[in-house]
Amino acid sequence: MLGRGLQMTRVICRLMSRKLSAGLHRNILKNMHPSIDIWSVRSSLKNIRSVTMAPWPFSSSGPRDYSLPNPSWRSEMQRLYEHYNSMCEVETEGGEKLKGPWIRLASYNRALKYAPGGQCLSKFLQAKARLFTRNIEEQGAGFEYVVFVNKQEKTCVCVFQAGHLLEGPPGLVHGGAIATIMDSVTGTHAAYLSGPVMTANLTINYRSPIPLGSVVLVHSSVGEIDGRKTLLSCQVTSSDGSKLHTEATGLFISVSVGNLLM
Ligand SMILES: CCCCCCCCCCCCCCCC(=O)SCCNC(=O)CCNC(=O)[C@H](O)C(C)(C)COP(=O)(O)OP(=O)(O)OC[C@H]1O[C@@H](n2cnc3c(N)ncnc32)[C@H](O)[C@@H]1OP(=O)(O)O
Repeated sequence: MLGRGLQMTRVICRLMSRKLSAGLHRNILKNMHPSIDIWSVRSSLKNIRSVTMAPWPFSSSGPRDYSLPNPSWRSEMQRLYEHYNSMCEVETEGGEKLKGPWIRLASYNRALKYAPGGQCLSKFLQAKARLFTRNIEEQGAGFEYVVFVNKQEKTCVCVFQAGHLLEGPPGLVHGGAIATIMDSVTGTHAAYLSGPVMTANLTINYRSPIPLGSVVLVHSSVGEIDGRKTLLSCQVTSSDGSKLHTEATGLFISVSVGNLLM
């Protein structure tokens, strides 16, 4: 039994560190998962510093991609979504890439489930866990957002609509909710650029309040990438860019896959 557990550990580590087809993951994991020793999986994963995978490892084949339009989106949110989406890369049937340079990042309420090799892990690693920003079921009540990255300029923009459950001062968005969306956008951008990362530092200046229910833009751009350190700057502006609401810098440190699963 112990031998089989160790064997499983090695299999999962290999799956997490390579890009394999989802079908293969499912077959291997379905057949072997009763013998998984999660502690040995964790300790083995801790040693994997870099993961070879596509820049964004998530396909749009999950049950619900939360970054797609829903009826709660205001017309301004929809308009900005369509604006960036119209500049997104599309692949023709012949494999030719047209338009660009933007890419919309799919977003799920449990990223681990859709990461390569993560489907089985997500069932027994805190199975009830959900992404903080995607755990409010009522559409429009919490964080409604979609993230686009620009491959050429290495910038990122998020269209964000702040729902009524994010109130801080009356009628205004809570500072913690603003920090959350900035951390999420810069964290997603850093992960896109550098693979698995953790936020080491997020320094925020709140310049003008954000009215609850409004649609704003969260911009992220690269300050510096130096070894394990990815430094990004971030601004939240009104949807027409004329008003600065919040600005921040974020330092993200590349970590092993095991750190992310602890
Ligand atoms: C492919 C990917 C898929 C991803 C799919 C994601 C999909 C879904 C997206 C959702 C996006 C949500 C994004 C939320 C992101 C969080 O909220 S992360 C949670 C909050 N953050 C934490 O809990 C982190 C807690 N801290 C730690 O774990 C550790 O301190 C860290 C950050 C990992 C660093 O520890 P360490 O690995 O031991 O590194 P360490 O050797 O101490 O430092 C390395 C270097 O960084 C510097 N450093 C470290 N900390 C600091 C600091 N605070 N200030 C300045 N410098 C620092 C050190 O000085 C050192 O510099 P050098 O000497 O090399 O020049």
